[in-house]
Amino acid sequence: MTSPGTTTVAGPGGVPLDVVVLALAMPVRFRGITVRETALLRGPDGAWGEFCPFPEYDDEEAAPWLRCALESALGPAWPAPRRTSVPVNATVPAVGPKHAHRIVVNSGASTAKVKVAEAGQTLADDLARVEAVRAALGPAGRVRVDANGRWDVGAAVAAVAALDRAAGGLEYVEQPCATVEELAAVRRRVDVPVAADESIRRAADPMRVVAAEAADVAVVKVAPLGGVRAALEIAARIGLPCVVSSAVESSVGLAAGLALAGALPELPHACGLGTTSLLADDPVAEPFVPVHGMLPVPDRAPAFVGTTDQQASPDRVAWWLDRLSRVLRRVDDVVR
Ligand SMILES: O=C(O)CCC(=O)C1=CC=C[C@@H](O)[C@@H]1C(=O)O
Ligand SMILES: [Mg+2]
Repeated sequence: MTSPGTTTVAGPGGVPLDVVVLALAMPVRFRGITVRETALLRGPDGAWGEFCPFPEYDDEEAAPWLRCALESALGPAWPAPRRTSVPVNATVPAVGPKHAHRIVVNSGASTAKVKVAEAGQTLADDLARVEAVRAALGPAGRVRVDANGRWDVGAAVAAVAALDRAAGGLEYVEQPCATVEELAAVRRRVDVPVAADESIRRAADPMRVVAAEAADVAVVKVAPLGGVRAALEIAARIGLPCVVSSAVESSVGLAAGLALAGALPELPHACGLGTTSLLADDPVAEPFVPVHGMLPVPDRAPAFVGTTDQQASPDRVAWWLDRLSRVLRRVDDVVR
């Protein structure tokens, strides 16, 4: 199998960037998608970065994702890590209980994050999935759930109580409702800690979560927060315990998340970075597959070594190159 073709574009200050656009199959539907499209960028020194804002995001929202990719491909080097490896959670999509059980057992992790409130499913589906995950982890494991903002306050309060019982105790509930005000209202009414995800990564001002006392835990994702250095600064300003989670990148992009997890002063929770298992095929020689629930902290991204069957179709390559050139014009403040 041959390697997919790259296109060279002018990056910040005219620096040449080689770009390859991939469409990576996902064996199980996750956040509504079964194909993960992504653009991998290689800088002149041979370092790689990943630019993969979800297709529906506009150019403004995509800009920090490009800053993250350029930091990885062009530098400056990521901050020195404080640890050599980080614990990760198993990520359980909105699948049936048997499948959920299998995912957790195969992961080797002692923490699992379970998707709940999926469109077209019921609370009974969530309860069965969470019970199966607890059975797979045993009593010492940790179970967290992520509703991606799909409940209103009343539904969240009722669902969290029921899920907490089914799980025999939840570590936290991630983004139970869509808005910061709703998160704060839920937090006042439940004993389970509340984590903010979309309210940080998709917010104009991530500090509103703090001002509104809306969360106990901050989910920090390196790409939407603009790279390792930018995310470290935001995490310090937020001042809450952080969970570093992925955006379903290939291992090229996961490396930046691992660098962030490695550099945070405190890391009290397992990270949501064990997501290469969500991809059928990860285009690097040694994907970040957790061993006993742990991943190493790398000092740079692994090189792309994919094959032509991972390449996106010509119309999607053209779409991504067009998006990249527009978003590059927004981030010309990035310098080598
Ligand atoms: O946190 C994890 O275990 C894996 C990453 C993950 O769940 C997500 C990545 C990207 C988009 C998502 O809908 C989802 C999330 O909401 O946290
Ligand atoms: Mg989330």
